Amino acid sequence: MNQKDKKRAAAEAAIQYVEEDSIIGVGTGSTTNYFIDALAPLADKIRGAVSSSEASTERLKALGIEVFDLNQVSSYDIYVDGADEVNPQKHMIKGGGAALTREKIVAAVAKRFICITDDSKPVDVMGKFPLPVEVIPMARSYVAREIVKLGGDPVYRQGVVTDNGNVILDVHNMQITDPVSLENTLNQITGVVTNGLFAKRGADIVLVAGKDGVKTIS
Ligand SMILES: O=C(CO)[C@H](O)[C@H](O)COP(=O)(O)O
Repeated sequence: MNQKDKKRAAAEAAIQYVEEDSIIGVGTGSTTNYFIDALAPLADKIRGAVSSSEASTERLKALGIEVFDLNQVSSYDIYVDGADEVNPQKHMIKGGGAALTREKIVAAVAKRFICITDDSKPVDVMGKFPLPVEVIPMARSYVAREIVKLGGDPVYRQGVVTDNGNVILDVHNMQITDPVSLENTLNQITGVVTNGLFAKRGADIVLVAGKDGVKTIS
């Protein structure tokens, strides 16, 4: 089983949490794309989706799934999304696809976060994957200097503009031993929109696909 097959297996396993007539919070990325594809046969049975990116919105609409503005919806049961790293506490690093802010917002409204991953994503301590931070463009250099003071090594993701019109700094060389504290600290830097640590609000269920099938961590 290659990595693509594992991503597809994790995504398809998340379909068991989709209920008829419900609204689904939908993340962004290649694993989530498999989830959206797996929603196709249910397109007529669900009420619709709330999406975390223009890319996912387009893919959902192509299947005939209605995409609601988040301001029209007060709550929904599940948010399904991938991750770049996930630790044993079900904290995650997200934002490899630059959609972290909308992902965090759409996840915040959901009752349960279902994280779908292949077996390359679980780690004991997060930080090997560079931590994405979404920044207001004019604050980029200031925020980078503040991150250096915290011991990180920020790299500007050249050529990437988020769906919100902002830029991304990828922070290398951080051993994230206290994800909740670092999430808070980074968000306090003026000019930071949000960071890719999902620790204050981690996953509720992690579906990890490996060569022996899909493991559920809850
Ligand atoms: O956070 C994300 C996008 O901003 C993705 O969920 C994360 O990067 C994982 O992506 P993939 O499923 O392609 O491995």
